[in-house]
Amino acid sequence: MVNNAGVNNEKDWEKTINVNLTSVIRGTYIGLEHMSKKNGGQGGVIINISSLAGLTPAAYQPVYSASKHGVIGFTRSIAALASIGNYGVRINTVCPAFVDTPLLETIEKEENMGEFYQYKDKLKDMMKCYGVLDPSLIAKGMVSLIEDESSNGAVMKITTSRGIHFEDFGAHQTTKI
Ligand SMILES: NC(=O)C1=CN([C@@H]2O[C@H](COP(=O)(O)OP(=O)(O)OC[C@H]3O[C@@H](n4cnc5c(N)ncnc54)[C@H](O)[C@@H]3O)[C@@H](O)[C@H]2O)C=CC1
Ligand SMILES: CCCCCC(=O)/C=C/[C@H]1[C@H](O)CC(=O)[C@@H]1CCCCCCC(=O)O
Repeated sequence: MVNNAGVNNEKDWEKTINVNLTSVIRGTYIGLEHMSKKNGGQGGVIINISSLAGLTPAAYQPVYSASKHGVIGFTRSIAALASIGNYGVRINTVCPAFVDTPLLETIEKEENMGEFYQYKDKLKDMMKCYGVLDPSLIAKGMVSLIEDESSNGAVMKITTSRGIHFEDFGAHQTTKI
């Protein structure tokens, strides 16, 4: 199961929280209800789509960034629970940098950016500087997460400079009992 739907809307920021975070939480709980071996399910993999903006401050997209930080915190937490509870379900996060999809067009719209519309050129400059990923690389990262049976609570990052790699949380990698 992939919880992928997302919006970039700083003007209607409550919608951004609802779609990007609340729906991911709801989707994950519904998925676990059906997939968890504790409920008679067959197990499986859930991938929640965050963003590099979920790991870094995003000055011109504060609520988008907050929603994506939330996705990472929720996913890592519920992944720890799934492991402790032997659900047989692995739950991971993918954090792409800029990807060539229609979402990027929202950066140029006042109806999406609200008061941060004035900074649209700075965001466009960042895209020029960091580059824009082809969606196929995100698909490749997701397939590898599905196939790697050891991955649970992983936070995959995908950038033009480093390709597919993982965030290392060091001492905070797992829940301590
Ligand atoms: N394009 C980018 O640069 C990046 C995108 N992401 C994330 O990737 C995910 C996919 O986005 P993209 O394909 O880039 O954008 P997109 O705008 O092309 O696709 C977003 C999808 O979400 C769906 N959606 C939005 N609101 C919905 C709702 N209320 N109910 C059901 N579906 C809804 C849309 O119909 C659309 O199919 C999102 O979570 C986004 O935040 C993460 C990092 C970078
Ligand atoms: C329409 C929203 C798309 C958001 C895509 C995204 O994740 C952008 C994140 C940037 C945010 O606006 C502020 C940042 O610093 C984020 C990172 C930009 C990419 C860094 C790539 C670094 C590298 O290639 O090593």
